[in-house]
Amino acid sequence: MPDLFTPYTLKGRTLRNRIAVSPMCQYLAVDGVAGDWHNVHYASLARGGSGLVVVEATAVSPEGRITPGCLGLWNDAQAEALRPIARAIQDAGAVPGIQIAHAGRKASANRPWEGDDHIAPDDPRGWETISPSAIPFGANLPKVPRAMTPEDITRVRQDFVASAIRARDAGFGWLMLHFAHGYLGQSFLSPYSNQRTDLYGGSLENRARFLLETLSEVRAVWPEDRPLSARLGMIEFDGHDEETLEDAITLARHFRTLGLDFLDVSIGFSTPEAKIPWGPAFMAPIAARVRRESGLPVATSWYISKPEQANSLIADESLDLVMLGRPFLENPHWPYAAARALGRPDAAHVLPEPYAHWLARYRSG
Ligand SMILES: NC(=O)C1=CN(Cc2ccccc2)CCC1
Repeated sequence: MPDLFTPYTLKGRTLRNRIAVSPMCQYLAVDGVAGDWHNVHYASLARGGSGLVVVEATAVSPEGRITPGCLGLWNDAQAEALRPIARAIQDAGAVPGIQIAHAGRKASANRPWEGDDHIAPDDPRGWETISPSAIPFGANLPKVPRAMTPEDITRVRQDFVASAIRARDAGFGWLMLHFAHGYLGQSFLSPYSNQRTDLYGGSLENRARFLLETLSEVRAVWPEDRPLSARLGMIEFDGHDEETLEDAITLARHFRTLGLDFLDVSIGFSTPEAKIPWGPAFMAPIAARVRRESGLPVATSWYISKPEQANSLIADESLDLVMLGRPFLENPHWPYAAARALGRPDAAHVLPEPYAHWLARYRSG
């Protein structure tokens, strides 16, 4: 029976434990280029002892950023700035991951602590947004996007491939495609945002086309010995959950045949009308069902923060990895605290030796 500190091997990578740092936007890049904040942030997280650290949503093109402060991987300078971050994560003993993304109709927004809304139309910091159809998200993101042409679709798919190549060459060992949270990939899948009448809209197969084509083309350039994962919004909590979930599981099976190695189960956030049932590990039973029915190893996030809770989700094989976000902002050494809480022998050695040596015999308080 696995537990939170059982190593995990997938393709040519072994994670020292089942704990992953979920990608969390920092919104502090300049022209998409990582800086000192990102260098310290990611190295500190990796030194906390997790098995996998996934770098935040990194845009595949300028208009694919959520905010002007988002990281990018559309040019070589951005890739070079990420190289030492991948190395620092690896040197700390974690596998360096990165999430590549396009924000679609949720792009051109202010930082969450600066309004969390679309940049005003007359504000030069903003830009034209694109989406499968000219349908706005609504609420705080009311900007009407331009409906993508077939040429746009091809260009954005190629942008994902180019960013995957840059991530590969920068030394990342785990890639996550962002197909969740109402961003572009999700927007193709959801009828809320995709009302196209061409080959990219209508049936599930058509609405999934962009995701399937992008996955296939990224798979062709992403090394076979490095895990290729996707974060997929598989439920909307909009009153149509069973149908949405069944379609999403069908898609997950298709992802698997196209070579996806791992699935991170999340929420669609395609409509502001959603009623999210926030609660302890509320997505875990859904992820466990996806794991059973798709045959893919899975992770999920959302309100997983207690060591016993996280450990039991691994032990009962609901999940293969737990993805933690805010618990790591609260305590970058969460894995060490979890090892102690779970009574692990030698808990201190979850941390690097300069810390572990002195903590091994330390009884705080
Ligand atoms: N890049 C992402 O996937 C983001 C996800 N978020 C999680 C979230 C979504 C909705 C409500 C709360 C938190 C916050 C902003 C960035």
